[in-house]
Amino acid sequence: MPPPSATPHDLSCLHLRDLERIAADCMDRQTRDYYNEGADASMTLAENHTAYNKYRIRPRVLRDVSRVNPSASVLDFTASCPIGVAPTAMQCLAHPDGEIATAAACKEAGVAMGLSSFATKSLEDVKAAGGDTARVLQLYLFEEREESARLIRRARKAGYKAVFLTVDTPVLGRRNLEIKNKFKLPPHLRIANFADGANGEGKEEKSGDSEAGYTEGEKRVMPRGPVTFHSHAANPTLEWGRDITWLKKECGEDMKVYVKGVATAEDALLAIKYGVDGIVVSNHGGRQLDGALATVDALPEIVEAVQKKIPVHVDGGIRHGTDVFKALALGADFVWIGRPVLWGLAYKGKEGVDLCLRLISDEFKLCMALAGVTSVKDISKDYLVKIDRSGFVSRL
Ligand SMILES: Cc1cc2nc3c(=O)[nH]c(=O)nc-3n(C[C@H](O)[C@H](O)[C@H](O)COP(=O)(O)O)c2cc1C
Ligand SMILES: CCCCC(=O)C(=O)O
Repeated sequence: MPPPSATPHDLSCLHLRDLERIAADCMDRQTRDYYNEGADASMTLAENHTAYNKYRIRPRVLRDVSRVNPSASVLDFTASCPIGVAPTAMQCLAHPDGEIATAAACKEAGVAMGLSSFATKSLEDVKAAGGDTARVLQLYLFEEREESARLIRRARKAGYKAVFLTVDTPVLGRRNLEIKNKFKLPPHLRIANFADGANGEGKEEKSGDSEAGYTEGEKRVMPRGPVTFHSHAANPTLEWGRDITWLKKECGEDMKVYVKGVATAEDALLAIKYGVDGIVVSNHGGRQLDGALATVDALPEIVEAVQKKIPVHVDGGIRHGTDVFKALALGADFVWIGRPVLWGLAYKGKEGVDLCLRLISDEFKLCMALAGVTSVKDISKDYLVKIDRSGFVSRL
């Protein structure tokens, strides 16, 4: 691994905030608002970012950093860095190549990818484009269990190595701009893993029928395509014992089961109790419960409770290489980024995702070198301090 470079390649886009600004002009309003907004007043969305500011790095010096190794192991895969692409729905809204472009960029960069249940490309095609890096299928466990079972069987067959069961969505959060814009999936796009029997087993739904039993607030995010399962995402009946047991059985030996959306030590302990293989500390990018704790603030109690028994990942608001370093120093094993990849896609398709991944991974490598760390496993809380509102600095 050559020494990290401080010079990015695309001078119009030097960091992810540039990418956000540039991408905003590449999307129609409906798409931009759907991707970028948070729930309600977007307090948690904002705090996911700002919470990182209360940590500062304690760099160590005079340690040969001519060779820095940012690689990290995730789900039995050696990734080029401890940063993966979080599952985000409907990527073809950003670019016609959608999830295929994301997967191809991940493959080139050696970066792990999570695919949303609500992808606009089939999980088989994404696997073909992403190869070993396409490891995770994100799952919403539908009330209609056979629907989920079919998806799991396909993912196993295609070679996915884990399912991330999203657990922060018992009901859908209120996203006001979606309501205002009357968000819907344009007619030329499909939720690919369900539409038109893409799995050979799919079934048609009359628009409207699938909404029975949902409140107005839940129905509103439902793309009104001829076939859609969007509203099934919110399943209020899920519970630890019955559902995790069922899921583990369906996944068998081939696929690990992670729960995505854990935010407390209590639930982390329940995850261990029910035999879950890993946790993603997440609040859905601030799109579900507004007022929930920023993920980096929830992380320490979860790391403490888990005691390294299972991997702890985190996502939400990670926009800088230094954020990645801070999350790992606080005990996360791996981090995921959501929206920046969508911005990259909107900007230039695969090339934009290449750029996004390069920007944040280069920043992370640079941060490691400047902090005096040459291996990801050595990043620890010794490298961080916490700074409170009055400027008081404390060791962790
Ligand atoms: C537009 C959009 C769509 C998303 N779709 C899904 C999804 O289908 N399933 C899921 O579990 N999480 C979904 N998420 C949440 C992400 O997986 C991730 O938790 C979040 O984006 C991380 O925060 P960040 O965007 O600040 O990096 C979505 C997020 C966004 C922004
Ligand atoms: C339940 C909605 C599916 C997509 C998603 O998770 C999101 O928009 O955040």
